[in-house]
Parts: sequence; C-alpha cells; structure tokens
Amino acid sequence: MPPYSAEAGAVLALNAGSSSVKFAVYPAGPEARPLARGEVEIGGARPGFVAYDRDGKTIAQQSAQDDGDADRGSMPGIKAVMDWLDTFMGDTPLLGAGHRVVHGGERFTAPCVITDQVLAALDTLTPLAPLHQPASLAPVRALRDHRPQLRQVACFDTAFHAHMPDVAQRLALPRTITDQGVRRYGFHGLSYEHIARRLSDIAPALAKGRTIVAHLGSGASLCALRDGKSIDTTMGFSVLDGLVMGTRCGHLDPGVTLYLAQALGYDHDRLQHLLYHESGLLGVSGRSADMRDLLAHRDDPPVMQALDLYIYRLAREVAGLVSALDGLDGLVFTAGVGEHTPYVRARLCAALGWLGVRLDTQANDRSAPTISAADSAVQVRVEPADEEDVIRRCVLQQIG
Ligand SMILES: Nc1ncnc2c1ncn2[C@@H]1O[C@H](COP(=O)(O)OP(=O)(O)O)[C@@H](O)[C@H]1O
Ligand SMILES: CC(=O)OP(=O)(O)O
Ligand SMILES: [Mg+2]
Repeated sequence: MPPYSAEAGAVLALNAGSSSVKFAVYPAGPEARPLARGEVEIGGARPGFVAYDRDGKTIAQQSAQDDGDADRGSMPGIKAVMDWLDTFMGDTPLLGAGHRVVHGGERFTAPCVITDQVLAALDTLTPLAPLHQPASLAPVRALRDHRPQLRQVACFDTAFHAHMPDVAQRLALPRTITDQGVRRYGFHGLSYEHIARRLSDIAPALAKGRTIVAHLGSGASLCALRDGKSIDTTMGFSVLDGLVMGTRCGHLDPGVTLYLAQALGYDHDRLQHLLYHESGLLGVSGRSADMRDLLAHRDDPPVMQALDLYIYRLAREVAGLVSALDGLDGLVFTAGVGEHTPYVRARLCAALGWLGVRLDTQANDRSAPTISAADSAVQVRVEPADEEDVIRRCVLQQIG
C-alpha cells in the first residue's frame, strides 16, 4: 500500500517521448513528491517497464513478451503499467491522468480535459508531428480502453511557446501558407515550464533575467526565456528544426530535400525516415544516437566529427538566441544529455567563452546544480528535467 492517505486519491502523469514513456504517480494534494515513478521502454534492447519507489528502489520490473509487445501503437507497455498500478494503489482511487501531448496546434494553447471531440481534434494534428503525435495519443487511447471513466488531461509541448513574439513564430513564406498554421510552434514546452518554475524558486534573479535552457535529450532544443517566458526556441514548425539530435538532422537547407526528391528520387516516406531516424548523431557517426556510446568511441574519427558538429551547432544556436535576448544572464542544461554529460557542457561553455562564460570544472564533472565559476558573466546550471510535475499540476488544476 502506498504510504499516504488513501482517501485523498492519486493522479498519474504520463510523459511520452520519442524513445520512452516516463510515468509518475502522485498523491492528489499539494505534495509534489511522487509515490512512484518509472519508465516504459518502447522497442530498443529490452522493451518493458520499470518502476521505482520514493527512495529510488526498484519495486516493479517487467519485460514485454515476444508477441509484439514492443509495438508502440497498441501500447501494451501502458497496459502492463496500469495492471501494476491497480495492485500498487489498492483501494486508493485514481482521480485523473495527464499526458504530454507534443502538438496542440493553433487551437490548444492551454491544458484541457480530453473528450472524444478533443481526441479527434488532436488526431487531425498528426501531419504536423507525424511520429510524435501518434506516440502522444496512444497512451490516451490505451488508458481509455483500460479505464473508460478516468478523467484524462492533455498538456501541450507547444503551449509554452504560444505567446512568442510574431517574428519568432513567422516563417518567410507567403501569407496564404502561413495563414493555414504553417508557422514556428516550438516544442519541449513542459520541460521549459518546469525549469522556469524551478528558477523562480531557487534563483529568482535569474528567473527574471535572460536565460537559455538547453533541453538535450533524444530530441533537443533551446529556449530563450525572458522573465520566465519563451521568446524564441530552436525547434520550429516541426521537431526537426534547430539542433543536431540523436537521429534528427536539425536545421537543414530546404534545398537539400528538394534535391533529394528531384535528383535522387526520394519520396515522402523515405525523406521522412531519413530526416527523423537516420540523421543527426547517428547519421554522422555511423555508429549510434546515444551520447554514452559516442563518448566511449571518441577515437573513431566519424564519431568525433559527429560530436564536433553537435557542439558547433549548439554554440551557433545559442548565439542566435543571445541576439534575440539582447544578452545572456543564465544557461541551464537539462534532459538526458544535458544532465549527465560534463563533456558536452564543458565544450559548449568553452565555445561560449566570448560571452564571458567560465566553467567550474570540478562542479561540472560532478554535475553540481551550479557549474559556472565565481567570475563567470553567465550563471550556468544543471537541472533535472521534470515534465511529469508540470503534468501533475495541470491534472490537479483541471480536475480540482
Ligand atoms: N548518463 C548519461 N550519460 C550520457 N548521456 C546520457 C546519459 N543518460 C542519458 N543520456 C543521453 O540522453 C538521451 C535520452 O535523454 P532523455 O531526456 O531521456 O530523452 P527522451 O526524453 O527524449 O527520451 C540518451 O539518448 C542518451 O544519449
Ligand atoms: C518534441 C521532441 O522532440 O520530443 P522528444 O525529445 O521526446 O523526441
Ligand atoms: Mg524527454
């Protein structure tokens, strides 16, 4: 039985990303500490799920069977989590579940309860995020099948950027096109919202200032925060823009896609696969999309080229956002690579030396909360990503 007042009930937060679904169960009250959290691996070497208690102890571990459980579309992983949750919760009612939904389009700029109509509207956004949107909505459907009465809430990755200035949203295309929603949206908004809130708690001066947050995971983007609000970000119309990512290309001259289509006969599906799954660190290194693997093979020249390009493009994009912000007070690293890779942080900070960024090498090596030196003109921090907490707050607000 969970160690809290059972009558109060609990809420579930599901964060479907490109390589996993993270989940957390919380007491339905002001307490932000999850009762349990875990991760569903989709595909990969060991599909299945694992859950941890409040102290990080493994309390459930289950491998998917060999009968197609790795298929994300049918979300058997979620079913396994729900079965486990039924036991874990005992008589405690589950009051609601919240989901990270990658695309809210022009219509959904705030969290909302998912009705049949909302779900149908979110389905129509799939062409805007062809791989992520179905992955976001699959857990919604799986939960609806498992618990038809459960209230579900959608929390949008795009919403945090909905009020960026017009120049940051606009593409230099004819208005007949941009009027149809072809514009820059930005993503990873739940992660940025969490960091903005954290900064207001732990570094209020920085929270009011000009800060760039580097969300470096499988997908990667930067967000320029002024007074805690997004004023620009590196992902745009799609999750392909901006930084070099694990398997995505980042910023790419559109002429390349025209050339591939015309001269090399690439059709839509082949182009999509190339840009989403075969490019980025994987494409350049020819070895892996995983930063840990790449760091272990730095003596391999294509691996080093991939790392060099990753850092170079990060530094260029940071410089672009410094211009948008008219300067820089803070730089915050978050998500898998951002939190766990001193090498990437050290190289990026070295490339930003011209801005007065100075690193405390020892603090960086142990991924301390503050990794800039005392004489640095920019405060550099490391903060764990916690999209689940943002989802928790949205659920409590919507069902409260
Ligand atoms: N300890 C680590 N050292 C280096 N890289 C790591 C470490 N842990 C995770 N990563 C990197 O983080 C990536 C996943 O980040 P994460 O934020 O969990 O991604 P997502 O939420 O997009 O699935 C992995 O591909 C891996 O490259
Ligand atoms: C928006 C996006 O790229 O998400 P992820 O990092 O989970 O792939
Ligand atoms: Mg993520």
